[in-house]
Amino acid sequence: MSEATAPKAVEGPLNFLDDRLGSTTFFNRNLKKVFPDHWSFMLGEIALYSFIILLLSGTFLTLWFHPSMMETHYDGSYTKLQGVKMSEAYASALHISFDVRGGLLMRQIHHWAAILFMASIMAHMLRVFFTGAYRKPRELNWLIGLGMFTLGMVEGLFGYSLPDDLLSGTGLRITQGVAQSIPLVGTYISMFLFGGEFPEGNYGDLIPRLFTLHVLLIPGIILGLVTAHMMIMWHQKHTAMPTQKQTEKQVYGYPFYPVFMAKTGAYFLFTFGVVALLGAFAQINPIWLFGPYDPGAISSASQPDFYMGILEGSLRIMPNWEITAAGHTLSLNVLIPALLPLGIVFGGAAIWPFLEQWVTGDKRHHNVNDRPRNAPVRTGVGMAAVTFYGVLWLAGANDVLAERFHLSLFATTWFFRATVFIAPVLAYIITKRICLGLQRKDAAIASHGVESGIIVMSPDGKFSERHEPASQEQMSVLLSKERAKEQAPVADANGIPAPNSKGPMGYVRSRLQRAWTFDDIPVEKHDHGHDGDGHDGHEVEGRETKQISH
Ligand code: HEM
Ligand code: HEM
Repeated sequence: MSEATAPKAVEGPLNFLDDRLGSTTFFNRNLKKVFPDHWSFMLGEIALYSFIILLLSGTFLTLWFHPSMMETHYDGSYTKLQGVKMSEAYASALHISFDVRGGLLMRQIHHWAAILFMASIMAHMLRVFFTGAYRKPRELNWLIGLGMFTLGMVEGLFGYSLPDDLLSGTGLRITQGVAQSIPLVGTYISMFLFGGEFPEGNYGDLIPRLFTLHVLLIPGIILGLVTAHMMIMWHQKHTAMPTQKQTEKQVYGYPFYPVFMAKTGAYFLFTFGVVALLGAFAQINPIWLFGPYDPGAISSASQPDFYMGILEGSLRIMPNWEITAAGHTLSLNVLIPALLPLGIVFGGAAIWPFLEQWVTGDKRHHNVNDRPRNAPVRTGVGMAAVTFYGVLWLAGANDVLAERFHLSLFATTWFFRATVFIAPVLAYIITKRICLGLQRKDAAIASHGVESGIIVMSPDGKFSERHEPASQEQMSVLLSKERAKEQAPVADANGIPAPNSKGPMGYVRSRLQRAWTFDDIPVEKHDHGHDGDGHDGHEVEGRETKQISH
């Protein structure tokens, strides 16, 4: 076992700090923090690193970007737009692209980092969901995560609105429509954000306001939340994937220093390298192609960044419903698509950990993750949500799809209107079946062993395949399903249901509870050989960490 001690080079500064702050205990404890070794824990790190890249590249952009709606005539080196009347904001974004050394690279790095940030957040969230890592005690981090996700979307929207080109204006036009459709407060929100009528009118404060929100307020809040997210994670420790050694009370993995520190440092550089390569070679948001925003121009096939696609899609397939009562118009055609899909996905995600706890009655602390197949209802619901999101996202490109596949635009709209309801249900059913199929396979391996590929002939001439017992590690992963069920407090030994199973809500709860465990296929140990769960019967008091050195 390796001891995590400070290297010679940092001993001096550490001693200096220790003399003043008494920090040795702090460093000793935290340098030894154990990190799990599963690849999927890297997804959160990609989010963290792309956020750092956003902060750095964004700061570079602020040096030249002019958040001003004052009109000017472009006179930079992009000849096609020379003499064109535009805002100073747009002219400065063009200046960054063509006349500042490394400017275009930085703009593209910033934009690619934003894409990677949102994509990694989504992948990270799915990892956390499908493994059940949000369960007690990590519900708080789940909620903080959702907050950062929402803010990331708004931050991106405001970011790509800043250059004030044709695409920016198209997005802002929609943003204003959505803001105004909100009952009671809509006109105020629109006024605070836009400062006046948009697009015709006095909305000169818009870009300066978006700028303040984009470079100061929102990144500040995200930074605060990321810090809280990391501190909570550090305090609670990571969850772990079920392995032979892993128990609910011990975490196995590599120590922070030196193994994880080296790995994560390299990982930051790797993430930065990928974003820099994308920024250098893959064009993104070529604002010079479209010219300044012109409300009269038809900007067909314009799409927002991918993380806003769900809103775009739901707007496109929504029927034209409006209610006018007492002199007020309620624009359901904008309000529903703006609020409902995100409400379903984010609201659903926010209550899910608590709903699951209520249904299953499982209030235990969970440090070992579930394999997705072992929680078929959760995995099914997750896939239904992913499908719902994906269909709306695709609907945001219905014009492009219609053009590429030579279909009528109306046909694509109707197709998505039907699919958004049908596909999630199908996704749930298919996913649940696949999970149960995989459980059956696990149960077969656990009781009969693994196919060895060796065919044996019996004395009476019959051929059969010999099955070898599964390895200890594999058996332990398979049996993690049954281990997870231990102590599940659904009903007491006499079958008396848990206290909140009475009344109408109790009825709903017990039906949901039955659905949760329905069809469950027990995985039993095979009859010949070791038990394979790797537990020697020693329980470790408290939640200690354990390091394994290699
Ligand atoms: C989560 C964090 C952030 C996200 C998702 C984000 C996203 C974006 C996006 C998508 C753009 C449009 C880029 C383009 O023109 O193609 C943008 C522009 C910009 N961002 Fe950010 N950004 C973030 C943080 C920051 C920070 C912290 C700063 C400054 C300290 C910043 C400063 C800027 C500036 C000045 C522009 C306008 C420059 C231009 O578009 O050429 N951003 N941002
Ligand atoms: C700015 C965005 C985010 C950053 C930088 C971030 C970063 C991280 C990191 C580095 C970890 C530890 C490693 C890992 O488990 O991958 C983590 C854990 C966690 N994150 Fe995030 N995250 C973000 C967004 C989210 C979102 C959107 C959610 C869920 C809605 C979420 C929920 C969690 C939970 C529950 C854990 C603990 C998981 C465990 O211990 O297995 N995070 N986060």
